[in-house]
Amino acid sequence: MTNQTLAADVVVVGGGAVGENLAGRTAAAGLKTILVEKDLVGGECSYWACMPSKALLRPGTALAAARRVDGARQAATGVLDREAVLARRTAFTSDWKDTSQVEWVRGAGIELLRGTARLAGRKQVEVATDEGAIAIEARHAVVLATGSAPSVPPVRGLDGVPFWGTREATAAREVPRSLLVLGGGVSGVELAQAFARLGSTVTLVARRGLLSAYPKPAQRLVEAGLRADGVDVRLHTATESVAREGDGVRAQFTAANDGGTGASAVSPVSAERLLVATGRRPSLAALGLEQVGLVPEELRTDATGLVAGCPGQWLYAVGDAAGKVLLTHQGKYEARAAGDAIAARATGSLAAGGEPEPWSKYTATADERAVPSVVFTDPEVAMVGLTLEKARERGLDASATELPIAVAGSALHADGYDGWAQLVVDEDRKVLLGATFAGPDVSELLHAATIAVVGEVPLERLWHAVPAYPTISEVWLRLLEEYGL
Ligand SMILES: Cc1cc2nc3c(=O)[nH]c(=O)nc-3n(C[C@H](O)[C@H](O)[C@H](O)COP(=O)(O)OP(=O)(O)OC[C@H]3O[C@@H](n4cnc5c(N)ncnc54)[C@H](O)[C@@H]3O)c2cc1C
Ligand SMILES: NC(=O)c1ccc[n+]([C@@H]2O[C@H](COP(=O)([O-])OP(=O)(O)OC[C@H]3O[C@@H](n4cnc5c(N)ncnc54)[C@H](O)[C@@H]3O)[C@@H](O)[C@H]2O)c1
Repeated sequence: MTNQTLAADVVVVGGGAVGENLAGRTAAAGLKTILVEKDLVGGECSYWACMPSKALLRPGTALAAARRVDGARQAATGVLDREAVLARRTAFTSDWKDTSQVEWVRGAGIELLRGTARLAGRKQVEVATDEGAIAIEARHAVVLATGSAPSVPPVRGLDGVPFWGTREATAAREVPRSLLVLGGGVSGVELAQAFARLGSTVTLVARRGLLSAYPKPAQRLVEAGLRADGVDVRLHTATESVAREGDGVRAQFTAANDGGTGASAVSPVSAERLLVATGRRPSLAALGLEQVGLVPEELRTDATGLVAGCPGQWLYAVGDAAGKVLLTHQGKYEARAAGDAIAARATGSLAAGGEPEPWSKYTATADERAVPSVVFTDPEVAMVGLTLEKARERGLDASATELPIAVAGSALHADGYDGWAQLVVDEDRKVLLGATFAGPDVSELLHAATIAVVGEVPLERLWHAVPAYPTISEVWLRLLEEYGL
């Protein structure tokens, strides 16, 4: 057993997408960067989240798209090839091997250390490796990029039954005959649809509605899509208890206080598999934060990722660990800002005290008002910025303009195209605060909205961004006309 001591400019704890990005940024700036990872380099997104879940969904979406177009429908008569879908998913996870990501890390000039890290004091990190403990002294910064862990709800009996989390669902080697999904968030709806389309009998139970962060019409379209795939969607339903039944589980429900969906919603459900997808929390326990006077549950960061209440400007948190936005692309954006801020502070080109200007390269300003997100169900939901409710909560004079998506482009795209779009406008400044699109294949419409929100493009100038004919984007023109331009 060795007891080595290493020195580095920057130590990044956690080699998920976010930690990798940050380390890439600081290494490129010439800072000696050590990346510590206890599991697979690439983290949740590559192996158990974004990539495999989208790989499980995409074949079903492609088949359904063909079936919505007369002429193609007649050719698309079969069912999904489960083995091929699972094999393609496995290929996207590189069969849960991180060789190529390790190559990228090394090629980027980052030093990789496999082990479990914790803070041992100011700028001190201790790593438990297979070869023994290694102490690292960080000259400039320690970055927590440790991701998040699933929250397990307090359901009676849950500790006594085997159940899947999102990791087990996305890594499934077989499609269960039946699946009970607890949780009506993004993971719940995406995985419910993926498995329903692969042939499972799926029940989805949500204690409130589905996708509560998104506007109601978008929620309703996703609910209809799930029901059309045969998913038994039970809203406003509380899970009372679960128990083992043969090789599977049996669950009992009660109507939630905010209005149940009738007696059928609370009838018990037996299923071969139970998937618990009820949210995630930052992974900050057992990191030794107490060693530096911090309370994990109260960790706060500024726009550069710097942890508040930690004197000396050396501790940062980014991505899911920072708990602001639990999305890969936004975490990587935080990593770019924090990585650049660390490098600039190390050379003195960024002042040690105070926060840089909003929208500078050192601040993740978009976290506050321009986060794009996509729910990859069929229909999809794509949203950026503030909903009308959120805008008003912030005291903004906001209005909403909304329409069904019914333009030449959507009619050509799919027979009976059913979609909905909304723009949220700041009435004081006449700029977009947010946009939501719901419908088949709307995700690629989102970046235009993100640019308009981030760029604070005046509506009267947006009027001159003419959507090509005939595309689904024509809905932009309809929305601006409906707004009154
Ligand atoms: C089912 C599902 C689907 C999703 N789909 C999408 C999607 O389509 N698009 C999207 O943008 N987001 C999606 N997300 C969210 C996305 O997965 C996360 O936001 C993203 O993975 C966060 O990246 P991260 O690097 O912050 O954390 P992680 O990817 O969790 O990486 C953290 C890393 O830190 C390591 N680690 C933790 N503690 C230590 C320690 N003490 N020492 C050493 N290493 C440590 C872990 O092993 C891990 O590798 C999805 C999430 C789920 C659950
Ligand atoms: N397409 C994507 O970008 C994508 C896909 C999946 C996940 N993610 C991200 O990963 C994170 C985790 O996803 P998630 O779906 O697990 O979390 P979530 O926070 O989106 O949804 C969790 C759901 O579980 C419900 N819930 C919580 N406690 C419950 C209980 N005791 N009983 C019943 N329901 C309960 C909540 O009301 C909520 O609807 C999210 O931040 C999400 O944005 C993103």
